[in-house]
Amino acid sequence: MLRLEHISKQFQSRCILGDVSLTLAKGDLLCMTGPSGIGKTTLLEIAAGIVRPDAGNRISTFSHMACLLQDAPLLPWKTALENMDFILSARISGEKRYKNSLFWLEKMGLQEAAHKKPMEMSGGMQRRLAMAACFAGKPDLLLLDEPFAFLDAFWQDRIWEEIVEMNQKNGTAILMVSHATEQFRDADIRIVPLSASPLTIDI
Ligand SMILES: Nc1ncnc2c1ncn2[C@@H]1O[C@H](COP(=O)(O)OP(=O)(O)OP(=O)(O)O)[C@@H](O)[C@H]1O
Repeated sequence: MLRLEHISKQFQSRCILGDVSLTLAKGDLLCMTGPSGIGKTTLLEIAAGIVRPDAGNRISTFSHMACLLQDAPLLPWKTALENMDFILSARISGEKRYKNSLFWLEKMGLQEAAHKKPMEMSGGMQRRLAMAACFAGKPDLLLLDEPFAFLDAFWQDRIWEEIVEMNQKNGTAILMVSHATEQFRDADIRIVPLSASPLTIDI
């Protein structure tokens, strides 16, 4: 369970989050939408624990979180395979990690790019590499900021299938920010439109 309680946040005296609470349980799939600048990314980063709120509490009982931010945090001096290896090193040991990395690189259509560095890859390929690292670690909490950005229609569909499978088969709780709500057809997803500024909402 992830619980944000009465979160507030301001930047340079401008209040972005007024009073926001949010609960995400195992198996939940929730997407926040809303206009640019409303505070979606800020809220996601507070949910991830990487931005500190001015007030309020973050409580998480999940044991392994994976997070895709807008800028994929890849190490530029390492290849795709080495990036996977590095990101997964805290989770999976030795030979298993290597096999798992190759499996997910292939799933994300990156087998030919395994030995390329991020700067030799397109924006969409970098994004798929970051997604591969998220999926491969089998998180119980997955936070995704615009997971379909930089992807063509084929890869948007493939990433969406993986998100749904991870949620339905593994019970991974998923909190995402996306404008691409047409992607969600037939899925059991809760879409939360955010509109009022500063945000005051209990999700
Ligand atoms: N570190 C920061 N310092 C100063 N202002 C910030 C910072 N981070 C975010 N902001 C401001 O907070 C507001 C909300 O930003 P945020 O990125 O959360 O919005 P968003 O809804 O995710 O927008 P978008 O859909 O364009 O990504 C914006 O006005 C932004 O300029």
